[in-house]
Amino acid sequence: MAGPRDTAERVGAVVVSAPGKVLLAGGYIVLDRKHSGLVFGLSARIHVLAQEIRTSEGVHLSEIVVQSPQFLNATWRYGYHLVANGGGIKVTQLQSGAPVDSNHFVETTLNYVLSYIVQVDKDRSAHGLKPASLLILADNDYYSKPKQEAERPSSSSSAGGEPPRPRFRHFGTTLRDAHKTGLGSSAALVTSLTAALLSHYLPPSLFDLTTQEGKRVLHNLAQVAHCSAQGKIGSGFDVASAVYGSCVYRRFSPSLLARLPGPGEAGFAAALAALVDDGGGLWDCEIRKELVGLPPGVAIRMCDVDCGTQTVSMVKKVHEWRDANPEAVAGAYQGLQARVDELARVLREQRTAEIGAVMRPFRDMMRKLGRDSGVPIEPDSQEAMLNALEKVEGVYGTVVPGAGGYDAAAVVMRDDAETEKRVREFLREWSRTNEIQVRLMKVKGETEGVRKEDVDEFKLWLH
Ligand SMILES: Nc1ncnc2c1ncn2[C@@H]1O[C@H](COP(=O)(O)OP(=O)(O)OP(=O)(O)O)[C@@H](O)[C@H]1O
Ligand SMILES: C[C@@](O)(CCOP(=O)(O)O)CC(=O)O
Repeated sequence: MAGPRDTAERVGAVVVSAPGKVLLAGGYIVLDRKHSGLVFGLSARIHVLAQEIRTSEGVHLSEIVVQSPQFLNATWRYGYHLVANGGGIKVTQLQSGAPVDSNHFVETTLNYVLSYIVQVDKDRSAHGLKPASLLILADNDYYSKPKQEAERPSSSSSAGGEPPRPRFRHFGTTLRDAHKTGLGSSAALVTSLTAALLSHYLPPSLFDLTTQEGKRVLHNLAQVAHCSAQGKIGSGFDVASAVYGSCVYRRFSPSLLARLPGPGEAGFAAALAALVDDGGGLWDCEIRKELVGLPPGVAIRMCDVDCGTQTVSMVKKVHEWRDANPEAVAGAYQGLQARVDELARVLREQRTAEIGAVMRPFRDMMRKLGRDSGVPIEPDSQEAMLNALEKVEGVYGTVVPGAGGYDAAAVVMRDDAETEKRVREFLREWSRTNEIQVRLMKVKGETEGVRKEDVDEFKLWLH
């Protein structure tokens, strides 16, 4: 009798997961290659299960189906074809039945990754791509829970007869209406989808996720696809941490992507493969894992504030200010960089008692950057909350991570149940008196990047 592992092998199943991120320090400056940022991977991961679609004998299907079963209306079907003049593989969303929102990040990733696959695997391009099914499963912390469920126990702490919350819960909304918590869903998704497609379609001799070379190819390809989907606005720290986990990150030169034709344009597939495989050493990003550490017994935790923030327009405004004030910017950015380096040093050298003394002035500098550029990087409401939160016993330091704004806060705190309880109580009281919703998420800072998962754990989802 075939066991689950045999079944998995028969359908060519593979599961890959990639972590979310928190840019603890280095927002804005990390967009400039002169500077770097301190980014931690998170324990919340996005998993992608890739498997073959088996068709009845004689039935020919050219379809890739991507599903995100935690959301309503989230099945995307794509046809695909090889474009003339080396334009690579182009996918087209197929509509059958009720119209489905498009998924720009998924569609763009398919165009880039499938084009790369047929370019590097000559055997594959001769035989074409077999139909495949891809399932996206995101850990629950990526999205806010509907309000009435906010206090329900999770499966590990279920009590009093309540049904436990499933590992991958249904959010009861479409993806468009879901409330993201700012953990970097698109970068984790693009990275795990890219890794799952490469692992599913390519033989280990051409792609092996467990090797340094495999990670390098994945990183370059996921960066290109994510940048394209995002409109080339990010530094790429989120994709870097999705692949490599926690690191000090210096970005690649933006000019790297300037000459790459778009999907479907003449010469796209060859240019993409050359850029990703990078024989010429063009990728000048730096990913320094050895500079990151955490003292034992210290955790990085995230608070979700039920409020939206527009990162893109914030970056635009800071850049307008930067362009108009080059001297002031150089000084401010150098000051911020010194604090980023110091924070990384204090954490990796396990100098727990000094964490607060480094994070406080970093917050002050970010607030000043916000005031000078007219951007709410640490708005008054966040300032008041973080000042009070820092007084809770066991909290070492706080910060509005990444671009800042209203929607998230990071807490460096003692990693024990008593501190967690005090912080939760503080946030509950703060929410009540300030008429907002702030909660401590389960997610923690973690060092590990992309990884293959045991398919057996996902056998519920196998065809
Ligand atoms: N679970 C999912 N299933 C399918 N697509 C997803 C999922 N999560 C994210 N995406 C894709 O990523 C897009 C969100 O990307 P966007 O750049 O707006 O967010 P982000 O900045 O990465 O997220 P965050 O706010 O978590 O940092 C969605 O529109 C969708 O295309
Ligand atoms: C402002 C910026 O430096 C950080 C944005 O971080 P986040 O998406 O707010 O976590 C942009 C970037 O580096 O891509």
